[in-house]
Amino acid sequence: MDSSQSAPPKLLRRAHKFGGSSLADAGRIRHVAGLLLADDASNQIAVSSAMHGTTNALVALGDAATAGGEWKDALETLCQRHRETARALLEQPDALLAKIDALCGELADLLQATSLLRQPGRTALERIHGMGEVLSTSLLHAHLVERGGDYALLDAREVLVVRHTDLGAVVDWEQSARNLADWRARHPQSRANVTGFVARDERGLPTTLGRNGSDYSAAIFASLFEADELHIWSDVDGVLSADPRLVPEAVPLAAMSYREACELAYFGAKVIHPQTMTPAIARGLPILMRNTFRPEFPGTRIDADGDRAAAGPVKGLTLGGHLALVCLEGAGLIGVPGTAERVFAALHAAHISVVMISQGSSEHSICCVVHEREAAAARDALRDAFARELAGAQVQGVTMQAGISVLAAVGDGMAGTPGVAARMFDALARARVNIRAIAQGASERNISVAIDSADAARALRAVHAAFWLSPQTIALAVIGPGKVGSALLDQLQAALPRLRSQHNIDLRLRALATRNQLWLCEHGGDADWRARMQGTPSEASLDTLATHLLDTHLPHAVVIDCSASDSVAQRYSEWLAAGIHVITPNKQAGAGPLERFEAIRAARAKSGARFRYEATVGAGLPVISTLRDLLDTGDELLAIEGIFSGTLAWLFNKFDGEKPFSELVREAHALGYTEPDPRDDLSGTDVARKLVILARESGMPLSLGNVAVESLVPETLRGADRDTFMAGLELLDAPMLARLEAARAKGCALRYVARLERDGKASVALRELPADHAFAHLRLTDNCVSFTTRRYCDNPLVVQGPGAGPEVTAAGVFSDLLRLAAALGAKL
Ligand SMILES: NC(=O)C1=CN([C@@H]2O[C@H](COP(=O)(O)OP(=O)(O)OC[C@H]3O[C@@H](n4cnc5c(N)ncnc54)[C@H](O)[C@@H]3O)[C@@H](O)[C@H]2O)C=CC1
Ligand SMILES: N[C@@H](CC=O)C(=O)O
Repeated sequence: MDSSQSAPPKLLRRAHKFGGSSLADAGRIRHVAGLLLADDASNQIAVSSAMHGTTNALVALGDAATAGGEWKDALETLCQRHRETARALLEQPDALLAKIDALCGELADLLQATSLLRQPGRTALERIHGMGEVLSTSLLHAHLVERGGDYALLDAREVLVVRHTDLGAVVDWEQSARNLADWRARHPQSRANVTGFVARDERGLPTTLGRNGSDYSAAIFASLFEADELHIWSDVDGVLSADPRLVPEAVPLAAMSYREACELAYFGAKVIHPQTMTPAIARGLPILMRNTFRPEFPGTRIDADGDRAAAGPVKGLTLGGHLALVCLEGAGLIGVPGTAERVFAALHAAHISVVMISQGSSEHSICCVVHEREAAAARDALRDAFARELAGAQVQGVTMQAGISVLAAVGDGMAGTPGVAARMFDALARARVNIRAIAQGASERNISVAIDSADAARALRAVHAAFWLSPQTIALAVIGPGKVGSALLDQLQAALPRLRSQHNIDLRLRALATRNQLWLCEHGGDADWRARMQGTPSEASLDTLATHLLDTHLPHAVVIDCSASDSVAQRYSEWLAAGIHVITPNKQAGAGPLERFEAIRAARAKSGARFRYEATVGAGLPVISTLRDLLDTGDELLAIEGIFSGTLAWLFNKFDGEKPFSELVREAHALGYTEPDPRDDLSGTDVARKLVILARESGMPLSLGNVAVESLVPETLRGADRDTFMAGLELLDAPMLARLEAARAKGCALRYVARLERDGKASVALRELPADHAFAHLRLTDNCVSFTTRRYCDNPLVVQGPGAGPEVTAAGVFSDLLRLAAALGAKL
């Protein structure tokens, strides 16, 4: 050949297989025909499943006839559907209608015979079950021919010969190839429509390939026709990283190896059936999983190489339910050869398929996961097989537990990669999922864990997120959308897109509670919380809120309490015990009754849920975290002193005698610096609470009653309600002015100061400080917290900055949330 001539383009032989959803009605069949006619392959075969729902209908017809029940109406409905499709599809439908009538007549005869005999043979039932493919393929073929396509119609029962074995239908390749050669001699067309699912057995009788048989047919015929590619068309974008009904963020996978596809297929996450792949694997035939309704999407390519450029070690996750754990336990099993053989022989004899096996090196127990429907039989089989050992107490017992699911992580990249199991187990632990049994094959391509089914969806999502297959998803409930709460919700709303795109964190606002109302949201993806509050609320109940948060399959749940409510704080330990994380600027828990605070700590320690409250002291300032760092690194606290109230700081920074003190208090309230009840600020209670929180953080069992507090509230207003107090604020003006003038006379400034000694002595009071004192030079709402410690002894460590206001406080709460997300595994 002249080397200057370029090689002719390689001619492609392509096999296609269309599932029932792709052939559900005339419109879809027309669309499929369009795809086939547009295909540039030199040779083409198209294998068809039955129209959507038809096989189930045929199985039901067979069952009804076998039981002597009514089947004629259902048969008529089925036949009518195919006739109507033919009329809608073809301009000249008569020939096809005659064929449909003949096939329906054959079906009626088979069903009539079945209902008379009541004990139909396998052949009769399989002829009934396989009729859907014969009908659908005839429809597609007739339509293609009418549109000018040069297609032959191949009834697989003429060519494909199989033998049924325990492992499924086995192809007689030689006989089938000979039959195909004969058929091709009679059908010279380069394109063919092939019926899926059906075949004939070695006696020449019609049979089927079993469930998922159409995919298998497609791989067999692709092999017989020596195709270069097999395209399997369905209604999804190829193979996804997990079941999208449970993980909506599941991603389509570009490529995977045959082995990965087999591992992922086990629990049927809409992946190809493993059996389908055997003819393809034998020939190295690439399989492309594609979406009929998005033909422009490349789908997933399955071949020997897989995805060499895969980003992570785990390709996808599968989850299987309705399983049970059956365990044989006994000291007498240790070191005894043949125990495993006896276990599996007993299960085999009882026809029980074992899903997963787990045995620790102690050999003290062997556990198997089996299908729930077979669990009791499995337990009894083991009890029988080990009856002697049970009687002699060498075996302590055979236990069975239903309600088990198996979650598996799959990927070629897992082999030889350290840390994959650690990441999976860590994600499960953080999502509070207990692992009942573990199995990993020596191929290292699959790590499977048996877990309680109640945890299954949460576990799947947590592990999906841990391998960066989806964002770290956190369900939120916000209580008290007041000044701080609203600012927080706005900040969240603004940050959501960035958190998602840059840090893979997906925050879902699933509940929003005011004092009287509660809004629950199913999905919680959008954060337009003000719009949500226009919707219909539920009755406010903190029980409903927690149940709703836990109902979700999202792996992590957080309550953010932005109220100042004591009754909300009373619920923290219960939420923490249930695994719900709690974040709050509310001081009622940190400074409330000591027993309650201890109960919160105990619940947190037991469940592993986090309790974060940085904003309770210094709003957005890192006061508590600084103290924790000092103590955690081994420093010793000698004293804490400072200005802890943004409101009082602002008031005394501003108060120069020009404006009445009461007017300044009203301004501070309007600016959002004060507590919801400003008496808490002016009475010194708010500052005392903060001191108690810091004391407890330092390990001192302090309560509010232990703090010496100077209240600025006049005697006459102390018993008044909030409104009366606000209305009578002018009563503060004269005494405050007198205090100011007295201080000034001594060249001092007035500041409200908190002090905690190492021996637990605690006081909060209005003090006259020399004009050059650092606390006399603060600005606006500045807090200034000075830690004197063994290391910071001569010169204390000082944290200073704005200590009140909705924006900065909300930012403090938000930081707690992000730290929590990082602790849960998000990359920040
Ligand atoms: N404002 C600030 O600068 C700072 C405030 N904080 C704390 O933040 C929290 C909120 O303060 P603000 O937003 O200023 O007060 P706010 O009064 O504006 O908001 C509190 C909200 O909680 C609601 N609420 C009260 N009881 C409730 C209940 N049982 N269930 C549901 N909702 C309830 C109220 O109706 C209100 O909407 C308080 O605990 C406060 O001590 C902490 C640091 C600084
Ligand atoms: N009212 C408080 C708010 C922060 O805790 C203050 O003024 O500091």
